[in-house]
Amino acid sequence: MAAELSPIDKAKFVAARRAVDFVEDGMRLGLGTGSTAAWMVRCLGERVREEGLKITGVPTSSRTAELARQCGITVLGLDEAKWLDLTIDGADEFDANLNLIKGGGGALLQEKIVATASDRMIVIADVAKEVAQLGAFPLPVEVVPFGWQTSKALIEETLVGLDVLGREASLRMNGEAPFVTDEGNYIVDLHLQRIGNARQLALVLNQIPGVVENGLFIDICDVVVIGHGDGKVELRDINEGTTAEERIEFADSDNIFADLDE
Ligand SMILES: O=C(CO)[C@H](O)[C@H](O)COP(=O)(O)O
Repeated sequence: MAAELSPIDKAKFVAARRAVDFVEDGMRLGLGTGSTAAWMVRCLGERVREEGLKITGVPTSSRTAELARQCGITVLGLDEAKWLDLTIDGADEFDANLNLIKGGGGALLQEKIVATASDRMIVIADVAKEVAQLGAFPLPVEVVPFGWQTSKALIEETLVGLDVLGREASLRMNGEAPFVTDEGNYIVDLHLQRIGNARQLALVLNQIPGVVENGLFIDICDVVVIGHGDGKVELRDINEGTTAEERIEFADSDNIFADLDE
């Protein structure tokens, strides 16, 4: 029997399921990280198994690489794949211009490199991720471990002159130790509450010595697929200026849900 999903997981699933319809035979795909992206990888695996879809995936984290292999997806590194047709990834927040905060799962560096190396980026998100203004979700900034306290102090100093509401910065922890990214770096989370000028902030943060990348994705996302708990999906295309609404039936996905019973 299929496991019963919570409304939020249904919302994530329907967004992922709809986004996978954009994938065509022969595509090179960037595979995002997080719980919504994990649904997308499972849905892709289903198409690989059932339709014989031929794709190669460039994962944005070791977690996604492992799941993709389990789902029967051929995995490549970005340097082997070089340029990608499409990246599908989750987000922590998106605004009306489809600018994003990402990195809640700590994979923002690979995610930004992979998305930027793609002709197109589709974000999949439950409806709760939509915001009028970015910043309620803490903004992740990846820093090198060497001198991280200096980098954090410089970040805090830089924030004083910028249009943000909060200025607290905290080192992301994994139990007693700092959280370490796949690239061996640390994450400093910025509790800004409201970001007045996300474009400026993204540029300024990356000028600070020790900062590798920040979780603001500006002008990178082309389409957002927004999932709702009742099966409704909204598709917003920033280039076409279009919005569409559809409905996804859960009954099609029994064998994906079956994984959750184990
Ligand atoms: O940016 C990310 C990981 O670095 C994720 O895409 C983001 O945190 C959303 O995660 P979820 O789909 O689990 O809500």
